[in-house]
Amino acid sequence: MADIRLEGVGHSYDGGRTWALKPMTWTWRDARAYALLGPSGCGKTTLLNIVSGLLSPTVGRIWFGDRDVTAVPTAGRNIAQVFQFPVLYEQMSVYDNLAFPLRNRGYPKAEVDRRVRTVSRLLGLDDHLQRRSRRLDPGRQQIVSLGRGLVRSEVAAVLLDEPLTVIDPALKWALRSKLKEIHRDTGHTLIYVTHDQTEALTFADEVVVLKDGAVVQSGTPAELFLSPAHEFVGHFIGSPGMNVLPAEVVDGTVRVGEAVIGRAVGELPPGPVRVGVRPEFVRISAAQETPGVPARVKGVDRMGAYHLVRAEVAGHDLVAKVDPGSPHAPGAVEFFHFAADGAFLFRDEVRCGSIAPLEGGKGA
Ligand SMILES: Nc1ncnc2c1ncn2[C@@H]1O[C@H](COP(=O)(O)OP(=O)(O)OP(=O)(O)O)[C@@H](O)[C@H]1O
Repeated sequence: MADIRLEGVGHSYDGGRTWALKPMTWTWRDARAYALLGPSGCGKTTLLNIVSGLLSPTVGRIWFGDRDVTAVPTAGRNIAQVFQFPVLYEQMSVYDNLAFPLRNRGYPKAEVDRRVRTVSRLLGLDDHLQRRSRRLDPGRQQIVSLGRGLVRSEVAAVLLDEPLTVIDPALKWALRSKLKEIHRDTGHTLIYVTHDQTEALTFADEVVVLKDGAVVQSGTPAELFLSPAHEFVGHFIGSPGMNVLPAEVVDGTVRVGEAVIGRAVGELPPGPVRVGVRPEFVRISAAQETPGVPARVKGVDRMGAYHLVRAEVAGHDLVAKVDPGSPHAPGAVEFFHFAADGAFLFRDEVRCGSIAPLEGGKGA
């Protein structure tokens, strides 16, 4: 279809005193699968409702391709929406529910049948097509709602607001991959709202992370994991999230306490910074090596495939993800080394630089 572009779009529910969505300029690219990820109250639903036309933004304009739809109501935007809970005609059969959006728009009968059967097969609804929707359990009713959202081919976008909330966890995995399959088949632009990182990372081509009504970073799941641009992304994505330690830039080097852990990369004036490093990029040695941060081991969580070593540096927690079987005793002081390409510097929560190995020094 076309890109969906937000131009300076923002929304306030209280006459401009606070912004639920801060004015933003943003493009949803055609045929891409997006996850809109963020904690409760960060503005996900507000943003989705602005795209669908359920909400008129306080400021800004919305474009579908070169058509300005800012004043166009939902019905005129050609959007399919799937909500958290089933929205169905309960008296109708599953088949008729799936067919409804197509018949409503005058699709030929054979095309209606073909599309209904394709979606039904992909979502595992074939055995239920003739049943009345109200006779289905809520989880299956939601799958039918999902099918209704996905059955049309020529929509401007499919907007999904936490669509798998009522679905059994075991089924969620299967449905996510079905969604991907349907996306590949139809080439819809999908915007999938969730506060669940696993859901976002396994589903989307691109994850858009929202915090306090603003996008803090967007990128592929790998980009968000390997190269967080904001401390929040480091915390919110990853399990456990990124470690953050206070540090200091002194004469072009980065110091955590007394330990010099590398050279500061970036146009960085001296002064306080925070070092962010994911547990996956922390290595532990028992003996002093340079550069290494001495930390007291507090405990070891055995997670099966890996262990999490929890330690403390000057009152701050530091976690390393290590191979099972590595010996780390609570109470011992060990040396924690940060991989240069996995550690970043932050000021005011925003990434401001990275860390390079010291000349002649060992990497992590
Ligand atoms: N109709 C409304 N009137 C007043 N404030 C609202 C309204 N809807 C949302 N808000 C406020 O706007 C902010 C963003 O809410 P929104 O529902 O968009 O967030 P969300 O990220 O979708 O949250 P959740 O995951 O809990 O649904 C919140 O502070 C919320 O309390």
